[in-house]
Amino acid sequence: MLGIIVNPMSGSGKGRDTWKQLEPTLKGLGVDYQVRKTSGIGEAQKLAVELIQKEGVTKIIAVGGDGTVNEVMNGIQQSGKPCLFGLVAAGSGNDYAKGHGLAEEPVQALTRILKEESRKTIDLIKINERFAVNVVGAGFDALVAKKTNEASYKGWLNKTKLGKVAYVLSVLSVIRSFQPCDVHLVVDGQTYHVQKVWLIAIANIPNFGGGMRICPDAVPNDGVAEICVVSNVSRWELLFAFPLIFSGKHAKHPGVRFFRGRHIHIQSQNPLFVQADGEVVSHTPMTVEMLPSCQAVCG
Ligand SMILES: Nc1ncnc2c1ncn2[C@@H]1O[C@H](COP(=O)(O)OP(=O)(O)OP(=O)(O)O)[C@@H](O)[C@H]1O
Repeated sequence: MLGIIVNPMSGSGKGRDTWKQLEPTLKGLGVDYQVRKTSGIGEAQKLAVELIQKEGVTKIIAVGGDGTVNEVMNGIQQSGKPCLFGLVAAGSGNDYAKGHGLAEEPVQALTRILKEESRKTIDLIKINERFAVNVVGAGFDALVAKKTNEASYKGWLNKTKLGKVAYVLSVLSVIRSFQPCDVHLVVDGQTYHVQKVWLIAIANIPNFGGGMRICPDAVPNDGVAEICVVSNVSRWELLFAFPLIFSGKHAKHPGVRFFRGRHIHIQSQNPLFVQADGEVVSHTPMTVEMLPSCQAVCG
């Protein structure tokens, strides 16, 4: 049985509009499915558990953005049963869709999931008894995520299809006020002391923040995270180097270092906000662990 979870408010209403496009296609194809719509935070996770445990669903299609992907994947893991995941992207950033090369056109994305194309088993990032799917970040990026989620401009920029601009506006604002601090980073037992850290991103896919290629070599099914540390750069340097992140060329900047590993611990001079898949979830000190090959996906 196929389950569908729609976040009608993702992408400031794009989820609702996307579902209007998909429903006639599914009916036309005679597909047997159960659909549920979310009404607020945490509900996609609860609905995923219910669909799997009570309705015997073995494949779930999420219609929404990265927050919905995160909740549905957490629900699948919580259910304790195997369930294939597919996404029809309808958010503002859509990093999961970009990172996995999903079709942008909704009916095409749906068709690929129904045919179970590009099926693979991906790793997840465990943080505080929850799972992140894309990227966990501490510092500057977490503050940017917080600011964007709270900003009044996110809604109207999404409506005018300028969702990415909301993130850039938050970056410009946070660059002015963020205070870099010294960090102890432990990767698979090896300790690094890094001074004046702006951010540490732990990635399962290359992109976050709506297409910024922070960890260009991250692979979702290799069992390890790619870790990007930005440190020891001035505000001005960061501002001028910032556009390089959209192509991944920031990787060659002297203030950017990369690590790879499974167990990562971060301790900082001052507490830094921590984001997982674009939502602020905690602050440092924090520990994350890569869980290899634990979620089947397609599309
Ligand atoms: N009916 C609803 N009304 C308001 N908020 C909802 C509703 N259903 C779910 N939500 C919340 O909407 C939030 C945002 O969803 P989601 O991340 O999927 O979209 P987005 O933020 O537009 O996209 P992206 O994360 O890709 O930028 C989630 O935190 C979820 O809990």
